[in-house]
Amino acid sequence: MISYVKRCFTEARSYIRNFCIVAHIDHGKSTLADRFLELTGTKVDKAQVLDKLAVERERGITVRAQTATMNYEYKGHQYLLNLIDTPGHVDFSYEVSRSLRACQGAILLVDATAGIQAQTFSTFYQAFEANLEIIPGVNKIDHPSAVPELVVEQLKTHFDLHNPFMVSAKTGQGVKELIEAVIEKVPPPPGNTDGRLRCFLFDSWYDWLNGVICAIEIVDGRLQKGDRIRSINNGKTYQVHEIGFMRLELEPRNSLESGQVGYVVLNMKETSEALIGDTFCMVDDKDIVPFEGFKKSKCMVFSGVFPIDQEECEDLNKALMKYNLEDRSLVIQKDQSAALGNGFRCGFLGLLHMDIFKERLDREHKISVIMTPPSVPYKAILKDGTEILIEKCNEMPDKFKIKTFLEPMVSITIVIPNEYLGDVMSFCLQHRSKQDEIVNIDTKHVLLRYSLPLSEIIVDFYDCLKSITKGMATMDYEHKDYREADLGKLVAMINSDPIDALTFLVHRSQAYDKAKILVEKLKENIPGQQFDISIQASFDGKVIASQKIRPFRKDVLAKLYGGDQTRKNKLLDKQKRGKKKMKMIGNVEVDPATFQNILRN
Ligand SMILES: Nc1nc2c(ncn2[C@@H]2O[C@H](COP(=O)(O)OP(=O)(O)OP(=O)(O)O)[C@@H](O)[C@H]2O)c(=O)[nH]1
Repeated sequence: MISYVKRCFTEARSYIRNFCIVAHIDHGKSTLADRFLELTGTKVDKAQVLDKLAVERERGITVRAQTATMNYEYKGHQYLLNLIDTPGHVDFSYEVSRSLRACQGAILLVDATAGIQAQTFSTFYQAFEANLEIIPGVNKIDHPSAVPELVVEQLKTHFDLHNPFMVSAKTGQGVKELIEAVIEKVPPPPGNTDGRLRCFLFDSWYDWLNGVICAIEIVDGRLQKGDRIRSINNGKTYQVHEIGFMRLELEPRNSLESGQVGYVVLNMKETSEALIGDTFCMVDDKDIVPFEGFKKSKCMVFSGVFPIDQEECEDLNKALMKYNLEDRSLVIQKDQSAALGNGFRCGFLGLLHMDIFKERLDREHKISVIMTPPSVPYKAILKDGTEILIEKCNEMPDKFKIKTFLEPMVSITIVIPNEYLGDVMSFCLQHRSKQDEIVNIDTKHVLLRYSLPLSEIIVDFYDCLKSITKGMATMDYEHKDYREADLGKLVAMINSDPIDALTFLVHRSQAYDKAKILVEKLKENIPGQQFDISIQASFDGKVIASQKIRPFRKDVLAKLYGGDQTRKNKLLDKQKRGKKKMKMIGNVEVDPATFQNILRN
């Protein structure tokens, strides 16, 4: 009996395929996923799906349209195809590697009008390192400017991938052949159906209706509704309230078994409990071996977030807490600044993560904030040998205690048309970079690889690169180790009083230029007062740039010739209210909006 059951389960697993689509941005990943959903009958009515997404968005639910289970009949057998969503960006690279762990195959999609781009390389290597069966696909072959033959050559030369599938995710051409290739080429998931339960958490999100939802793969054993399971990471036990497949809707079932991918709703209070990469086992199973490589993601970019109007601080707090429920990788701490008042210090996984945050905060929460320029986590080795992490340079130890600084490095990959090579190379040189590689992708495009400090790319590097290349450059980056750097503290001061919001750790070679720009901007933005104002910037305690603002008396009554006392009182009252918002720095009243102007550019 046991061997019969075992055979049935083993057979069931051989009809499962877990795969993902990886591609450079805009190369057609979502459109292809849509075609797969249509072809397999998972998505019946287009309008209905769009409606559903709109409603979901309104209710603030994270939309996870791309992780979906589909049924497909092929050569007389019903297959269960699990298309696993991968974030596809370096900021989420830890999450990507975890979600790739749930797949055995990947479709590498390349746009026939653009050819392979920076992110094609990084996603290829991620899939390759995860040991996935890689199926190449050339998309957009219907497009008038498609050059598929060129992409075929590029795939052969750079990735040793031959005979890619020619598809148009728009018209559906070649899509059936591609999905059947997934069945033919991707191996079924490994695992042991009658073994002890081991399930792997590869994604999670917050749904305002059901709370925390976990996307899981049952690697060994079987999990059913009502089971009590334990997280190996946090040791907490949970009851399975709901379990099922992720189609376009969540589709509850009684159980999931080895090889299957689906969702579970546990009694988790916060998304932070659902750690990607975690292993779950039955509650009383003591010596289960967890899946390896579990670690928390790290914040690589930090920024202070302050409400423009201090009265909105509580609203901002609420908005951030709500945001954090949906996005557990955002790290939030209360912060205070003499210049900007009460606010928060936020940690992000990277640049894209920070951009998404800014956009959503503005769009969904409608709170106007000042964000301080992004900074990176530096390290300092002290003279007594201890190593400390510096996430905020105001909290830096005394400079005499520091032996050396270390800064985080990245490796960037840039793909550009040949004609921009000279300009891009000199632009990169201005950013303390070292060229590691230069490769011709084909006769018209070149790939450049540089090592440089993360701090060099976090402000406007990509925007400048785009403008130098008239929008043609694509870029991707990968975090590397820390490297020793000659850094020091740059502090802007008004009448010798340091401004905490304008204090940065900078490289010695850039200190003079940055100091000069800073004092000039302060001069432009601070209104004259009735006394002399001295604006200075110091580096490592030595003043290296200064400006003066001449005295000036602002008389709010100047425009009133005699006349009505109530009108005069009104103006004086208004001035008083305005003054309340002002911050006193070095005896000078500064409106926080001034810092917004300075920090913005
Ligand atoms: N002509 C043509 N256009 C396509 C095809 N596939 C996708 N597109 C278009 O290309 C654009 C990007 O497609 P998406 O499917 O959003 O690309 P994506 O890779 O999911 O993009 P991101 O989610 O931003 O990474 C859209 O305007 C699509 O309509 C195709 O086969 N032919």
